[in-house]
Amino acid sequence: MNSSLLLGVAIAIAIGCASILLPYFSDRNQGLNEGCSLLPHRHFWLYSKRVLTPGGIMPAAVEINGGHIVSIVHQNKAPKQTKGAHVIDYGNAVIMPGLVDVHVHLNEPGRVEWEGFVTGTKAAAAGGFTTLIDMPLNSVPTTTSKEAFDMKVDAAKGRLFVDVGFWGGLVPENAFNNTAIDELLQAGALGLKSFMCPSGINDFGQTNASHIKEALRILAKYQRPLLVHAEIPQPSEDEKTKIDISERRMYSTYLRTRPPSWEEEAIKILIAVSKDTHFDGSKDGAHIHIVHLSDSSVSLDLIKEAKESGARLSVETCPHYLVFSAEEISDGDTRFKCAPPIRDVLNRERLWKALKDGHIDMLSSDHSPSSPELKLLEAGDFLRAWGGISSLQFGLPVTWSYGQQHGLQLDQLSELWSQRPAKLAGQHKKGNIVTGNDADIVVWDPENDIQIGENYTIYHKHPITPYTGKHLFGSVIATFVRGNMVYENGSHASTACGVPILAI
Ligand SMILES: NC(=O)NC(NC(N)=O)C(=O)[O-]
Ligand SMILES: [Zn+2]
Ligand SMILES: [Zn+2]
Repeated sequence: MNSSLLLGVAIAIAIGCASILLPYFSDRNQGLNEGCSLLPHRHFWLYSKRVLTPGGIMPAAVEINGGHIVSIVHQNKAPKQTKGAHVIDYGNAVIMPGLVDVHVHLNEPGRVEWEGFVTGTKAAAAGGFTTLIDMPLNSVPTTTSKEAFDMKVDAAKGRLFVDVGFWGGLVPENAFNNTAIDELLQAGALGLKSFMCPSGINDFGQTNASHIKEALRILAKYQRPLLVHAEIPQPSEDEKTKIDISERRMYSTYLRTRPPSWEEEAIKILIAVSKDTHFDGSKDGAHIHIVHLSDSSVSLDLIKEAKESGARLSVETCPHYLVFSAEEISDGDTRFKCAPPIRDVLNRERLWKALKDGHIDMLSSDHSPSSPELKLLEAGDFLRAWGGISSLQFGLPVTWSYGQQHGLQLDQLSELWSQRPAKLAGQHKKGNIVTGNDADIVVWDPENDIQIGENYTIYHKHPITPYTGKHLFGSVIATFVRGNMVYENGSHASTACGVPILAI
């Protein structure tokens, strides 16, 4: 046989083999985007003895096809593996809706040396988060116009390991420009965010009641929320005197310069503004969401009262206010600096009670890292260090470990981390394990203990965090985003297939 004949025979055999194998592979991988998932299937079952559904925790098999949950079957044994259906039996691990974090500073474009879409969303996936909503500040430009919004969405494409939506920014420059706000919301911002005190970022100025009222008029029309950093600086003695470095290193100094009255004052104004937001006869009015509540005294009472009298308000708090207390923060340890500040033990315990009693609606990380230099760790200067705590990856084990000590149940935890945040962000196909929803799921072992330290891989850009050394319960086994296994036991999918979430 000459060589060209040999080649012809070889090609014919290869084509024959391919035509036999192709139907098998194409059926098995239908709709599968190579690299998006660590699992080579789009149709599969997840089984465990503890699946958290709206009906409670039960042994069940969750069927996933094409990125959606297509059935949930309550059964005591894992389904049989067949040729057509791949089954993963997770035994006694918990299968729960993926966590939704409505308050994350990913800082891209412009400040990727602080964090970025790739590192932030890898940390999220490793922590069981399937959706993040990014804050409009710390990126350059800040997300306060349609152009800046489009730039952010472009920068995110192909760099997300989980799905990410975006809040737009409300600042004095756009507050009275209805067209600009309209454009920002039409571009896909899920709502707006503003500060009532200096934000630490020059081109993200603070808003007052008039700016906020004006924005609420437009937000009511779109039925999207306004998120507010609720602190208003109050006159203090400190302004008149120069505080020297030895005092600036003391946590008590920082605490004194940012008392609960800052939160109280802002919350009073927000409640007053929220009283009449039924503009042009709109039925539902506007929704104000107070971010990172720290003060569990008067501020919380004001919120409770306003909600009871029908105000459309919601409020979040963050793990650091629930775990740490002012008493344990060493002087100079600026890893703990955030605004509003972490207050005393009594304040912390009241926050837990409010969380359990349903007066605080949800949890968020307020993951706001910076480059290590800006934390001024050597000088330990609390007044000049960057305010923001890095924590995104630890939210689940932290709130579960400390929540258990406070009698928080798994279903409550899921409401606080998944159902309510998804609703705030208008994501009705996320936050619940129900038929028809996106298959956004975390599989984790609540009994397994971990220690944030050397043997624990942190995926945030910088490992600096006050959680170092914490001994916690709860390890993430696998995270699925729209049916893609994006994380499993220390490995991420090779391709970033999370999508930017745009409001429609
Ligand atoms: N520019 C920020 O990221 N600020 C953040 N900083 C905190 N919380 O200390 C915030 O959300 O206010
Ligand atoms: Zn804030
Ligand atoms: Zn923040």
